[in-house]
Amino acid sequence: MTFGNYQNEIYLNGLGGVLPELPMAHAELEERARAALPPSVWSYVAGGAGDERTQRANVTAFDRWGLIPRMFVGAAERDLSVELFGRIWPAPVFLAPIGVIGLCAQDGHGDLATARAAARTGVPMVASTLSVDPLEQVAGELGGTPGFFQLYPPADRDLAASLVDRAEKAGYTGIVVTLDTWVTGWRPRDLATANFPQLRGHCLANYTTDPVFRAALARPPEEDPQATVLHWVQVFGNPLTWDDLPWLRSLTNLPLIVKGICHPEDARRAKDGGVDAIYCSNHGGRQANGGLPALDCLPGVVQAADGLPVLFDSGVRSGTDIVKALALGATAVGIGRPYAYALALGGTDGIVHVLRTLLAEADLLMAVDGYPTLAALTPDALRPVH
Ligand SMILES: Cc1cc2nc3c(=O)[nH]c(=O)nc-3n(C[C@H](O)[C@H](O)[C@H](O)COP(=O)(O)O)c2cc1C
Ligand SMILES: CC(C)CC(=O)C(=O)O
Repeated sequence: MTFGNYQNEIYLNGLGGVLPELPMAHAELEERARAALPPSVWSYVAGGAGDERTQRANVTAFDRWGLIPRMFVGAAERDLSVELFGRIWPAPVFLAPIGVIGLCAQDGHGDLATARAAARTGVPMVASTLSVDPLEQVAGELGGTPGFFQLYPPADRDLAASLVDRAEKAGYTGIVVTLDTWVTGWRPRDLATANFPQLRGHCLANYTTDPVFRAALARPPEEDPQATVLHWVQVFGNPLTWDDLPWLRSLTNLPLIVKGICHPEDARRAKDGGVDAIYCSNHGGRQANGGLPALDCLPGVVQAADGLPVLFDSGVRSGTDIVKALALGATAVGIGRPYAYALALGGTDGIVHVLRTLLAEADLLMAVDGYPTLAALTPDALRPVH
């Protein structure tokens, strides 16, 4: 699928891949998803840490930047494609990892539905460790689209190595290690409803299919699901230190990307430790409240990354948000909650719809504002809004 160079004919012919029954704007998408999803699933997906100030600030941070239009640019041809990790991506966006996304899919198979949307659009997917569908099946739906396996590094190092090995064999093109969730943060909505889908074993397919995980159990997971969940709780989190980075690096020759980096010094050290990209994110405000909006961390991380690609997510809700994050130095921008909501409303087609609308908006903004290429989108395109 291509995402650029929309001209006035979309007003005559419409935009392919868009579902007339789904909203174009995020606010309405969110509202419709809230009404459609069971309340406990809604709380889990839409909720965040504490009173969710950081989560809200992630979104409003974009309002503090304004793009300045440039004229006489002749921006009739735009190019949104980007080369990353040796592959051409059709646009500088990707589907961020969403654990237990199966809860948002009518048939429960949200991981497969997301992979199919990635296959249809060419937009890369980062597949969560915490999936309903095993990572091999998810990879099998990706077609030629790049897939990344997101690793929650477990306390059991052999299990970590086994998961990465499986991801390599399944054809994933990179490993994203999430550092900010070795323990789940203070999430009042989930605590109030005692709603921890992971504790009900909803998303342990990658563990229950893993030979190392299975070998550590007295009885197979199919025979003793409760003991399986208890063992998972023991091994899930690993509070890594910088001393562990060489070990992580040694797990794979694939591109290694570290997710959850917000401090420039951490970006610098990760670069020195041999990672291939930095992923600036505050986990959509789900882990820590009271923090800076992720967008405010982006410029410092980009500067410290000193030429290394920087992936970004947290708070992206529109095409203009994508353009602003790119102008602030992101190499590619992750879409999170919007595609989970779209999945709830329209399955794979819903996710394609959301990607089409976000990228059409980004493309037309680049057209009318006179920034026809990603290279043209520099911090100089933006000014703070007073
Ligand atoms: C329901 C849900 C589950 C998530 N699960 C994971 C996960 O398994 N691994 C991970 O690295 N990030 C996970 N994230 C964080 C996303 O990858 C991303 O950082 C976040 O959604 C960005 O914020 P936004 O959705 O508000 O834009 C999850 C986010 C949500 C909403
Ligand atoms: C089950 C959770 C730990 C998955 C996650 O990363 C999240 O909910 O943000």
